[in-house]
Amino acid sequence: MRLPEPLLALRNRVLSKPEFQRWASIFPLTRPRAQRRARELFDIVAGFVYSQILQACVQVRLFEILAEGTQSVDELAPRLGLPVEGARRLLRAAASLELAEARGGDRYALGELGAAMVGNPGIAAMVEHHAMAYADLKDPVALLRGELPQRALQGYWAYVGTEAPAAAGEQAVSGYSELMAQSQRLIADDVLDAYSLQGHRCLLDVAGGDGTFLVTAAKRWPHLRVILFDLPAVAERARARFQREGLGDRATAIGGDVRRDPLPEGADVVSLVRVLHDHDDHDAPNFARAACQTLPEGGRLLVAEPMSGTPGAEPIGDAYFGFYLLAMGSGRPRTPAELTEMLLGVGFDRVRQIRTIRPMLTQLLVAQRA
Ligand SMILES: C[S@@+](CC[C@H](N)C(=O)[O-])C[C@H]1O[C@@H](n2cnc3c(N)ncnc32)[C@H](O)[C@@H]1O
Repeated sequence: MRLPEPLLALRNRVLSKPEFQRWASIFPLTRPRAQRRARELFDIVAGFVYSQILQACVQVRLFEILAEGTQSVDELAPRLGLPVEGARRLLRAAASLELAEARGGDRYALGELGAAMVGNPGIAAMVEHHAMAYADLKDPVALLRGELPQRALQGYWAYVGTEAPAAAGEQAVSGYSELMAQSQRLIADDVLDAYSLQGHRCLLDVAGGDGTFLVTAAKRWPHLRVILFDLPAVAERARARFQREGLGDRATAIGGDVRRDPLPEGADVVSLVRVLHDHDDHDAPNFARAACQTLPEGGRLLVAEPMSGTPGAEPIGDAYFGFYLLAMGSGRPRTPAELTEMLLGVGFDRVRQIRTIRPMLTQLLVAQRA
């Protein structure tokens, strides 16, 4: 609930007084909330340090090693490639973040969050590539002022800031395509659980990466034909993937540039998964318009991506993706209302939001061609 302006000003005046802060952290009725808020603020202050501890855990393969069972610091240190004191410091830090768990007697096991990392290799891949993001975010004000012309992330996402993304070769696309494939596994099931393709004949995934989303869809619905469109070097990876998965004639991969080349025809449903948020306001509608133009009347478009203002996950859209995409040099997270307006503007008539089980990973809009 939004406070009226005078109340808001009063609240902030009171909260910013050191005497009130001290009183609130002692008085029994306000103490729990005051302590929680102080901890939340400290977590923001320390966030970078926590991330670097996770980065160290991933680099020394701590989670895979602890997945074998509880071990002592002396046993762990050589396996982690660290001196005993360094290993102990890392394990204590990891235990405080629930990545590891102290078992007594200088022994450690996997923590709950560490176990979740073992089950999702996509997160470790994300953490490793964050070294580039953090280098770009070193001077966030310069970034906001547009004063950092050279950014590591821009080089990593080879299609950003170029007029001819289709010229990118295998080497330029392999890093981001692998990262996307790893993290797509988390997302595809959430989207396909939320929207059944049982009633559709053919799904076209625009900017579909190495085909992970389409492979998941094709395995769920054996009657479904799938077509992937992406930059030529990425489509080539998808073609190899479809062959390895034995999808035969049911799956096709076509290379091209959405801004210059017509999309393949014949699909009655098109998906844009983690695509629109990559592009600035002048460019993102080109992707939605191309999808609309290739669909028959009544055809559907699925837009799946993390969105701005997601209840309970606000920092993921607006803080994480807001700044990540700024460093990358293109795009921004949008609210469902902003995306709906974009879709209505390019020729869709009905747009509805469908709940996914983990809205922090992806939300879903389904639009119908007018
Ligand atoms: C963030 S990735 C998402 C990939 C996939 N949809 C997923 O969620 O895993 C964006 C994709 O857009 C593709 N792409 C970017 N610009 C494009 C363009 N102009 N034409 C075709 N594909 C493009 C990239 O090659 C990349 O595979």
